[in-house]
Amino acid sequence: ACSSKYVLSQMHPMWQGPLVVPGGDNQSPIDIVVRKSVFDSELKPLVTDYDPDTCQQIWNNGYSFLVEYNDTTDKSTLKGGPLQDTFRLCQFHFHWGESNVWGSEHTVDRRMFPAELHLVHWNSDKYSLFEEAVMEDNGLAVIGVFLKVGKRHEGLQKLVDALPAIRHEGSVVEFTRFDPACLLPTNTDDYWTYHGSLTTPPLTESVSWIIMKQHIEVSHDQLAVFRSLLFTSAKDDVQKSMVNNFRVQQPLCGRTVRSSFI
Ligand SMILES: CC#CCNS(=O)(=O)c1cc(S(N)(=O)=O)ccc1C(=O)O
Ligand SMILES: [Zn+2]
Repeated sequence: ACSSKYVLSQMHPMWQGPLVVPGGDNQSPIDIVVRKSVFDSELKPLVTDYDPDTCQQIWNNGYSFLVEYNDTTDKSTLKGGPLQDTFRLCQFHFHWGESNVWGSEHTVDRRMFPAELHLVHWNSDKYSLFEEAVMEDNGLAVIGVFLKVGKRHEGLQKLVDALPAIRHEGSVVEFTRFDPACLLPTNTDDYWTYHGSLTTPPLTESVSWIIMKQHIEVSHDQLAVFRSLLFTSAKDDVQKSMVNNFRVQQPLCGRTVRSSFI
């Protein structure tokens, strides 16, 4: 085996970034230790109300692919759950591995999933722009959904079919009339919630995380198309496949993970 100094980092440069933000004790992602989570009967069911007409584009930002929504009005919103305010959907994206063994950012009793969906929302009762909310306490709410390999996900296929057009970093294509509710599990009443951060720069501790207990299933072939994306742009002479775009897990630092179910 070659010595460590010759092992090229397979990680994308982004992941050589700060592993733990200096002074950050509310960082994400974390391992959810089920037996240490605390049932909170005050937690309400999630209320999502997404308008597919607000779906605008899909693009490769060099670390994941994002489906972006028009968030200039309260047409696609998240309420309820642990939240006191109305949050607007601005985008969703995924994290995945090079194999089906790992890829999710959060884990449940150390169990890794091959991928994880994040639906990013910002508090439109308190702030007027996403960029403001990102920097503030209680500014963002992100729903996390674990993906497992199994049967083909019909709703996901429209998105999978758009990926070859955005293989390289920086590519964008129009993407309309996609209802992200089709990516939620049938049961959205059971979730864990905790206060954490973005898992990419600026890593701000502005996120109410809502992690679904029930996963969704996608086929092996659908997930393989995620891995056909590239971190690199068309002009780069070395192409790097977009895999393992998850952040290392962060210390809980005494935080409590609450559950909406017993
Ligand atoms: C300023 C700023 C910012 C962060 N943007 S994001 O919240 O959409 C986001 C959030 C997350 S995550 N994994 O924290 O939900 C990942 C990636 C992104 C992104 O821009 O690409
Ligand atoms: Zn994410």
